[in-house]
Amino acid sequence: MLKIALPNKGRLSEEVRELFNDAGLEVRVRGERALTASLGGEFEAIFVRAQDIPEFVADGAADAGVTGWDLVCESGRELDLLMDLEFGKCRLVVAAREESGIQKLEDIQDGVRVASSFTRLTQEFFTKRGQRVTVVPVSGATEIAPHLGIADIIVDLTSTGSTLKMNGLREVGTVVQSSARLIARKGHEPEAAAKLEELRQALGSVLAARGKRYLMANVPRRVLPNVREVLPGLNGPTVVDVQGGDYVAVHAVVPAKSIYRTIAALKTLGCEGILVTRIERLMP
Ligand SMILES: Nc1ncnc2c1ncn2[C@@H]1O[C@H](COP(=O)(O)OP(=O)(O)OP(=O)(O)O)[C@@H](O)[C@H]1O
Ligand SMILES: O=P(O)(O)OC[C@H]1O[C@H](OP(=O)(O)OP(=O)(O)O)[C@H](O)[C@@H]1O
Ligand SMILES: [Mg+2]
Repeated sequence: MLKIALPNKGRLSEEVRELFNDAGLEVRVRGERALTASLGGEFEAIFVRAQDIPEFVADGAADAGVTGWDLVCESGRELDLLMDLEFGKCRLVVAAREESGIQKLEDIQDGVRVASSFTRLTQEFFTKRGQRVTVVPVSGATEIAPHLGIADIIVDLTSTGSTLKMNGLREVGTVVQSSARLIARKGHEPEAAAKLEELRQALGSVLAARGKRYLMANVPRRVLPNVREVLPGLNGPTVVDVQGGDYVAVHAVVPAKSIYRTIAALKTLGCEGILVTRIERLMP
């Protein structure tokens, strides 16, 4: 049984569970506060803090895990990156008070105090830039630090930017771009590595399917060349002869975000019976 460490709460936990459920690895939790769950068959989930996941995976307490890339970088542990899960997108940024006069990273003087819960990444970032700063460790609510006078600037996560704005802070540089990742310990035995590859493919097929739709339409035979241009599909659309008729049935996998435009273009060409469905999994 392979142990997969998943975030027990916070920003990533719900989307991780949804992804595993969609991949058929249903997270069957026994009660609200369960610490483990069966993932059906060969995997067992252990629920821990997102922050602890890189350590647990690197130390072998779990075989693989899902957590933020920012936390993986902060841990400094060597791990195999199996997949970018494309949610939990955020950036670890340097921010200063609006009225501080710090507009860009170059404006940061030696001796400046930087509050962050990402102490390692912060130190490394400024050291690499040749700027001597003092890192002030905090464990949360970093944005308040400049107002309390315990630091001059901060390094913290942002996605929409509204927390920075609300606290009168201006972003002046990026330390790390992050999103949720599937990680594993380095050097798994071949059997475990093969199972993890199956896991990676199962999750990947769900992610690939999310941005796509399956489209079917009845197409007048004479406009087929035009329809081929509208529907490039995965390997071009599948065209099924409707016997004896002037129409053919066309099936194609199309990008979800342009589906409205696709439908409009097909209608303009005289297509009928247009049907669009979600795809559960896609393995190109
Ligand atoms: N604003 C955000 N937008 C998108 N993703 C985010 C955002 N904030 C955090 N994340 C991602 O979610 C991960 C976990 O953050 P979360 O807030 O759930 O936990 P935490 O605050 O570190 O932990 P705890 O609440 O246990 O102290 C982060 O490491 C990051 O990858
Ligand atoms: O750019 P924004 O969209 O405003 O997001 C940024 C905020 O999100 C995270 O906190 P979170 O909401 O996870 O709360 P926490 O401080 O309890 O971790 C992060 O620490 C920022 O405070
Ligand atoms: Mg948080």
